[in-house]
Amino acid sequence: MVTMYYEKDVNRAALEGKTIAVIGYGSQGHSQAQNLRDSGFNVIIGLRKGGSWNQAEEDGFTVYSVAEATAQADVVQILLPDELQRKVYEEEIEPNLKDGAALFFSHGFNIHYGQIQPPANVDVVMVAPKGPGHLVRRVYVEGFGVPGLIAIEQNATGKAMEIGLAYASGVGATRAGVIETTFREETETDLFGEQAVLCGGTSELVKAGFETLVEAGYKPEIAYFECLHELKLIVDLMYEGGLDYMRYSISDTAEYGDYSSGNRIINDDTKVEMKKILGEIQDGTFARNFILENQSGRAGFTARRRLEKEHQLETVGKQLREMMAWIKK
Ligand SMILES: NC(=O)C1=CN([C@@H]2O[C@H](COP(=O)(O)OP(=O)(O)OC[C@H]3O[C@@H](n4cnc5c(N)ncnc54)[C@H](OP(=O)(O)O)[C@@H]3O)[C@@H](O)[C@H]2O)C=CC1
Ligand SMILES: CC[C@](O)(C(C)=O)C(=O)O
Ligand SMILES: [Mg+2]
Ligand SMILES: [Mg+2]
Repeated sequence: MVTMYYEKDVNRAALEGKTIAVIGYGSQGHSQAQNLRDSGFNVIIGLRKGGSWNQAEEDGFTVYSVAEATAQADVVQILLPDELQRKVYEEEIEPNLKDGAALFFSHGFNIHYGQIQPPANVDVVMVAPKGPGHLVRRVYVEGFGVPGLIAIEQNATGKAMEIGLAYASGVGATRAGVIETTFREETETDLFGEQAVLCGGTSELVKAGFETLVEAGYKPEIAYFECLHELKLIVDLMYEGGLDYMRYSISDTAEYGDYSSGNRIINDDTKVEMKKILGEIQDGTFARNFILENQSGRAGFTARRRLEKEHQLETVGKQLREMMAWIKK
């Protein structure tokens, strides 16, 4: 049985009186920093000048360079884009790490694929919220939490788990449940999930459905509502009660169609491809490609990003969402 941690397992004292430097103030950085502060912990931010530095100050944080923040911190949480972590770590974090400090991550990419090799005198811990940063904040403010994962790679102080659980409580994760894992398991499952199901798989499914309807002459606005907007409402039901509750709420017609057509779309061939994708994550092919793409200036990535933004699904959706004031960014 998996080990799950909740509020009752947390010793807040492990972090009390300590300084947590959150490095980066983007999606995860702003949410984890604000949640930790609202949970009563002492948080400073490490950044470069410009960009989100001003936002962090506007939000009431004291902001330092990455080097200065690291030098002051007992816990250093690296919430920079994965592709930039190695350079910033080597130039600004490692030379300034206090003896016995704890180095935190929210994704295991750089440790698992050997991009960052921390010294032996620090704890190396992962607390990974299983949700997008903006929801990590929103759900916390509502009084709940996004579930999380915890992993200990290095336990130099003997207190890595205690500190990690106090941190997980600070971001709200122990309200929902925190599962103990390893850097390897988190990295490989997270990459697989975002590529095959949550981001890659879902985006392509939505676009293919939208294109099929529009190419057959149906109105793009109806195709948008059918294939993208309503997806959230269906996923909300799955989130609340699994596939069974979703199927309880939809009509019998929809449920019959779910069984008769779903596995014509996602079939054995899809699973063969999923297994290939998982293999490329496990053997390091994906990581190598991602690192090389970044080292060579991201031409392919940038071109694809532009094309995706120009898709009719996106332009129609933008217009429709302007009429739905309750849908906030
Ligand atoms: N996004 C998510 O919801 C999730 C992310 N994660 C993990 O969390 C980590 C952070 O990801 P995410 O929040 O998406 O990252 P973001 O892309 O949102 O982080 C951007 C932040 O990093 C700062 N930054 C970039 N370069 C530098 C630099 N050279 N020096 C100092 N600061 C810099 C940016 O500052 P500036 O404004 O100056 O550019 C900005 O504050 C990753 O490991 C990711 O895998 C894990 C779970 C979910
Ligand atoms: C699903 C994408 C994610 O893994 C996340 C929000 O959990 C990420 O890397 O952003
Ligand atoms: Mg994830
Ligand atoms: Mg991820």
